[in-house]
Amino acid sequence: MSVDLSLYLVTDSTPAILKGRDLCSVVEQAIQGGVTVVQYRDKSNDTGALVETARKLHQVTKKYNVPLLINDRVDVALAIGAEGVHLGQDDMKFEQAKQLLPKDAIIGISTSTVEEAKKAVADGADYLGIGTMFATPTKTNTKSVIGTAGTQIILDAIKDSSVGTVSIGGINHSNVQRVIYQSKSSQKSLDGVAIVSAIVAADDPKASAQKFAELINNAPRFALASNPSRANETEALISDVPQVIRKMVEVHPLVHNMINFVVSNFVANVALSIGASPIMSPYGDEATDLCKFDGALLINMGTLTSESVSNYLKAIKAYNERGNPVIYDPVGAAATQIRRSAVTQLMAGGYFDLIKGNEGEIRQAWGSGAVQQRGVDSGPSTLDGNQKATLARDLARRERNVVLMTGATDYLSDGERVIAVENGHPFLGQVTGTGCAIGTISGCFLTAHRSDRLLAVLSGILMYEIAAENAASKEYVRGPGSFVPAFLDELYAIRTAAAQGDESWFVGRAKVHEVKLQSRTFVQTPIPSIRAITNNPSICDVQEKFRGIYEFPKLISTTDKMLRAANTLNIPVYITTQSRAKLGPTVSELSPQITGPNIRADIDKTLFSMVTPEIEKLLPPSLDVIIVGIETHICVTQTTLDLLERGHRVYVLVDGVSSMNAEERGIALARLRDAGAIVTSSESILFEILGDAGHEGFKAVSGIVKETKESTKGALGAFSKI
Ligand SMILES: Nc1ncnc2c1ncn2[C@@H]1O[C@H](COP(=O)(O)OP(=O)(O)OP(=O)(O)O)[C@@H](O)[C@H]1O
Ligand SMILES: Cc1ncsc1CCO
Repeated sequence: MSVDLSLYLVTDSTPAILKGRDLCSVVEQAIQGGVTVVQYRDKSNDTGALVETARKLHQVTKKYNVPLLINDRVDVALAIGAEGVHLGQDDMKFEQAKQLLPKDAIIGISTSTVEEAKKAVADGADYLGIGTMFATPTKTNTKSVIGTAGTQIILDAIKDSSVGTVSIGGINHSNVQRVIYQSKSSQKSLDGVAIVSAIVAADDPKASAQKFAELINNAPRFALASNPSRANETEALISDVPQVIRKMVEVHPLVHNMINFVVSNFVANVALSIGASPIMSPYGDEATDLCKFDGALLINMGTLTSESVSNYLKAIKAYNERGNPVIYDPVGAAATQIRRSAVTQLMAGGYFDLIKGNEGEIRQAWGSGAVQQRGVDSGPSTLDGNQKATLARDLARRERNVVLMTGATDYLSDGERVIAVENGHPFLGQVTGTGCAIGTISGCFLTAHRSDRLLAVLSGILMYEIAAENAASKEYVRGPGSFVPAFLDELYAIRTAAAQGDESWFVGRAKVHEVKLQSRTFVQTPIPSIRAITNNPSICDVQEKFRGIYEFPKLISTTDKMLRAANTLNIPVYITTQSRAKLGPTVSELSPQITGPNIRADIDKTLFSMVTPEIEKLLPPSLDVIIVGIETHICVTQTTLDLLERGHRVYVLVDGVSSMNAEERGIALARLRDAGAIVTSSESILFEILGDAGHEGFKAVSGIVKETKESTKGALGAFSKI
């Protein structure tokens, strides 16, 4: 049965979402607003009540000729004659459901990996619910968040099938167009989006659905025009550059810079020299006014602070909504865990017309095969020219935007064309901010010339790098110090010439060529997920005096299990106690597990963080650290933040941390997740460490897991609702 999946409503009967309203009336309003299919999802176990609500809902959906699907419960679907079911990976198997349901029943399957998608297609599913698109605060047990990049890979893997596809997870009015736009693979697009709270919890579900319908039926304002490569692409581009520069000077664009404080002044002067109007504003809320001037926004995360990301996201949203250019310069992206996490959050949080960075930064934006950066510099290159060009092209293709990788040769791509620029001067590499200024300049050119964004950015780079060559050739320029003022003068000279229609400065100067690449990709991006753990549980202050802590025995059982597994796998363990004399030693239940050769430290401290000077000395660089212990919002929080700050990856176990007041846990865990920690469960992490059933420790660890099955269940029951 073919079904219009375009606006797929998933119901939610939880009081916080439904807010006392009648589900049937909310669904009816949503259908009136444009919902095309409804899935009744209700996790309560009371079959009688489920059947009754489903029957009422069916009366509503039938009135509008909209199919009703039942989540998980084939029996309920059968009982009321619903049009179909939606099955998760842990629900009834497809074949069984197929046997039980009428022939033309619709069956949809949740998938989050290529394997699951391919299997569902082979089984004969009518549609796939692909997700999770974005993490949502209410869902802590979501399977891996795959984003638009992961969705694109799944769509690509099933491109030969006519199976329907809907994306699910955290989709709302402000991201829906981008989800559809950026998930599109070369040959398959999403057929729809599944929406839960953005409709069910809306004050006016009909208006919300109407707005979704309108957004879904229109391309986002920032959609990139297609400009396929011409036979004489390089010459064609070069011949257009002078008039694009002239246009930029005439437009006198405003460029809103959320930029690092190191380069702010230099970059503002560069923008003024080329004839643009810069404003530096790190305050996200200001963007709602500033974006009305229809200039560009630059996000340069060079001096990131704990408030930066939320400010950036506000500004990106404002500019995206108007379709004004947004440029992302992920400065130092690969230097620390906090920056890596910011890259993930920002790329999931908005659309960038241009991502520009040096090699290390662009590799981090790509996500796989990223290398550690020592600071904001790229460090020694590990890619040859072809690999750089391929990476720029593939990132642009995946994000459906333009990518510029700077260096002695710059590579610029819009996913179809790849242009290498050899202009510039080594002095540029000796002055801080010369890369950052390219972000600002690109913003000016993207504002002035929207129809071919690659040409716009190319025009900016050529103006900039030829000015650098001119400046460096002055006899009074002896090094980076005297270079800077000469460079500003030369930018100004080109701007003056361009305004007068004088192109003589440009004739024969562009050192540009098109790079022709095979269709082979840089590295197949894995669907984002955390990499295998190499190391190191930390046991934070599990002491006698804390016995009054919320669900203390359950915390002990998780800690015990993790310690046993760590002993078996010979994983180093760090233990601390807080003011031992006052609060007592680590509890006696754990004594058998805290004497093995893998115990690296067992120290007493007064600092709330476990990262005391003694422990810090023992920690190798780039650890994967797993944390269990007490109290979530104090010592666990401070330890996690300290470790993240030092570039370690941190896993906090939901079923292994607690506080005196249960409510503190949720607040602390949400904060730690925001800060870049991975919040997960003990069982999940243990299997991630193993990675493979062929792992030599598999038998022993799965034995421990089996033995502790009941206590794991108990701990999850108490702790998983955060
Ligand atoms: N050796 C070089 N020869 C020619 N041009 C260069 C050279 N090194 C850098 N450039 C130019 O300098 C500009 C900045 O590039 P770079 O890769 O140094 O940026 P960056 O590392 O982001 O800089 P920053 O963070 O200091 O702003 C680019 O236009 C690039 O082409
Ligand atoms: C040196 C430095 N540190 C943070 S940003 C910056 C400028 C180069 O981007």
